[in-house]
Amino acid sequence: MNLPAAFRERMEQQLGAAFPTFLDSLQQSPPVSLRLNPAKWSAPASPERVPWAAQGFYLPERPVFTLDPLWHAGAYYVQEASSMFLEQVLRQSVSGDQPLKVLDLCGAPGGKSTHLASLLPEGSLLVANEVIRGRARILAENLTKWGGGHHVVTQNDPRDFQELPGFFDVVVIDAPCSGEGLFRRDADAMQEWSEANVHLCADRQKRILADVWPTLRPGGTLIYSTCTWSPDENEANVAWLAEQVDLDPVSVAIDPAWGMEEIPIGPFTGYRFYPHHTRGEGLFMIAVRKAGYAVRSAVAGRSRTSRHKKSNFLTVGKKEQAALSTWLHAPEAWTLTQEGEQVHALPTAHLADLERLQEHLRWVTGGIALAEIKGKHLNPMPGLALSTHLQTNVFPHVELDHATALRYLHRDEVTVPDAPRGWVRVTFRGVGLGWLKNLGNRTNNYFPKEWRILMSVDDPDAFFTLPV
Ligand SMILES: C[S@@+](CC[C@H](N)C(=O)[O-])C[C@H]1O[C@@H](n2cnc3c(N)ncnc32)[C@H](O)[C@@H]1O
Repeated sequence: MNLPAAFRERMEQQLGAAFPTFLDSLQQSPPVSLRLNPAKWSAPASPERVPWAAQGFYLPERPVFTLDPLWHAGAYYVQEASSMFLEQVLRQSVSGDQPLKVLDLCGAPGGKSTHLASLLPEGSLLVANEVIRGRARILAENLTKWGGGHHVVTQNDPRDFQELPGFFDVVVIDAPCSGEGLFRRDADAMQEWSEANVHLCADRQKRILADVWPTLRPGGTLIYSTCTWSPDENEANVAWLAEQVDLDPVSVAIDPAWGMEEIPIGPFTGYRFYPHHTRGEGLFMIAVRKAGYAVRSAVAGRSRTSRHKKSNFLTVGKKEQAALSTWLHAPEAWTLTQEGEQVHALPTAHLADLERLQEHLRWVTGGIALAEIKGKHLNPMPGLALSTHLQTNVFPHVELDHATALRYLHRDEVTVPDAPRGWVRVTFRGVGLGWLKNLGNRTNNYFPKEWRILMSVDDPDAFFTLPV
């Protein structure tokens, strides 16, 4: 591996005698890991667990995940193992099971957002943000497939969150960085590396931290991470933040066998992952607390619900409301709102918060994408087929075999001889994939064009799926 000279020099200094072992580890192929979606799949994905994440598993080799319908169904997320350390940091830095309002600021493609969606206490609200438009759409797709509904996807610059002072209990910043920790996986990250770029990244990270700081409530937790080893982007930024604002330390208990390194930064502790010590890629993560105390914002948000203020959300007509609410298994928990032809179900407990978010932020999607109103017809939207809140017995379903499921995901026409006419939910191993409409002599495939499989789905030897 042709490492940039300045990087090599710095790492040699940073690691001392361990440098040759580090170099060796960069020659090895990166471990393959995934995280199950416990709301959709419970059987272990392999005998080898990621020790710091309850749903994390290592696979012996990298399969073609695209050829597993369960991957499209959001039954799991392919995620680098070190990143799953978020679970320890979150669990150990927020106490109890009170609902939280959480911002995942740099969210795409959705590894941490989908993880947060699984980890947050019931009744929490997740705002998954991504500044780049195309990437925000991918984030929305991945959260839709994950199947929850207590989230909003926004596409905003970090400074836009200043309009929401003290709003969040937890802010996660998985910052754009020089990507040193990904060198063995991603040749481009190595090509693009330069000392100048490290400084550029460090400056940008400071800007992001400063811009987003006001939206964290006093007493709230900031989780900051990068996938780089450069101290300028990690410990130096934490030290810099501690000079600007009042921070309290948060410590995370780790098992020494996991192999991450504890880095003291004044009174704070960061956690660094090196590939020669942990089974994962390079990562830095730290939690700190905003000094001070404020009423938990989740509670404050609810008490701000005004009985006098008219909602900004357009609610659906009575007839549609009556029909559509039967599609969800706890309809009382959701408020159905309409924008154009589309109906979304938003968590009622967070309506006041969601109105504030809608006033100040650019929404990509929010809640459960439920239906489209086409004249007299109510057409279920793709998100509903993937939602864990769907009242499944409202629609007939057909279970597809592996080859047919892949053809469905390829957007080919599939035949379903025994299915009733009309909307049919297709499943693979019991997990929802999408809709088709059975017209009797043929079917229409309603899997979204932009999500379809582009590669050939004709080679059964390449098929992959999780064990039962
Ligand atoms: C490390 S990636 C996030 C990965 C994501 N958290 C996950 O776990 O899947 C950093 C993200 O920050 C976004 N980004 C780039 N510049 C940014 C900026 N100036 N402010 C905020 N986010 C930015 C990138 O588009 C990228 O999606």
